[in-house]
Amino acid sequence: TRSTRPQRLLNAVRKHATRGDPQSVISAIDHFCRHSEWAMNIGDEKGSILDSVVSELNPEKVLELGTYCGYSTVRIARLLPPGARLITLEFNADYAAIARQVIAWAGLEDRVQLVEGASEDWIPRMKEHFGIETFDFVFLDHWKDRYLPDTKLMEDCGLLRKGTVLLADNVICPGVPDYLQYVRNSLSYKSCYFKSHLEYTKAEDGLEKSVFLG
Ligand SMILES: Cc1ccc(Cc2cc(O)c(O)c(C(=O)NC/C=C/[C@H]3O[C@@H](n4cnc5c(N)ncnc54)[C@H](O)[C@@H]3O)c2)cc1
Ligand SMILES: [Mg+2]
Repeated sequence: TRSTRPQRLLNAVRKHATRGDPQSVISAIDHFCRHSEWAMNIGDEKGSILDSVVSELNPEKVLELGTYCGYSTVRIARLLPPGARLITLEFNADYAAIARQVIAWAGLEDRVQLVEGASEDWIPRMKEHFGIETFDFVFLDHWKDRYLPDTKLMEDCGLLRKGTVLLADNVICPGVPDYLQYVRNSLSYKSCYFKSHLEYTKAEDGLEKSVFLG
């Protein structure tokens, strides 16, 4: 059977990246997406903004919604101090299998817990199943119609604390209007927009950074 795009992306990582070198994994995926096949990774331009938010925050407990092939998982985990933990949720078994191998190639499996399942099922179980009190940083990059319900679910489950930072990809393209309206108008968030471009294209896109005020 024909290979899938995620499998071809993984092959490019194995061919061009050095085991244990996260930056080479990131570069190999960006090269593959620019020169071979576009894929919906956050990419290098928005990825640099993600890097700066993570580096400034130095989070201990991180949640990522939507692993896909693990590109942003590697970008975030490579910046975390040892002992910090990143839980990433992915409900597509094929994507999860590829992401596990990308994360392992980068040598970051000790910091990352990839959980196969739906965000709506696992967010309510974070405390009892993973011993998580609250998250310091949440990266949203899954189906766009899930950003708002999952944010409200995280609030209701007490997973956000004063100062927790939410960073949302694709707030312009594909766009998440209901989520934007909520975080920009709610008194519980301080929100700001980082203008950028849709990965590997000239189309406008951006990231929304929202601090939970408790
Ligand atoms: C019009 C248009 C179309 C596409 C684009 C291009 C474009 C650019 C981008 O950066 C994008 O992030 C996207 C995009 O659609 N991303 C959706 C990403 C989903 C991944 O997350 C997984 N997942 C989805 N819901 C859940 C869930 N509840 N629990 C657990 N995992 C979930 C899926 O299994 C996938 O692994 C698209 C731009 C414009
Ligand atoms: Mg995205």
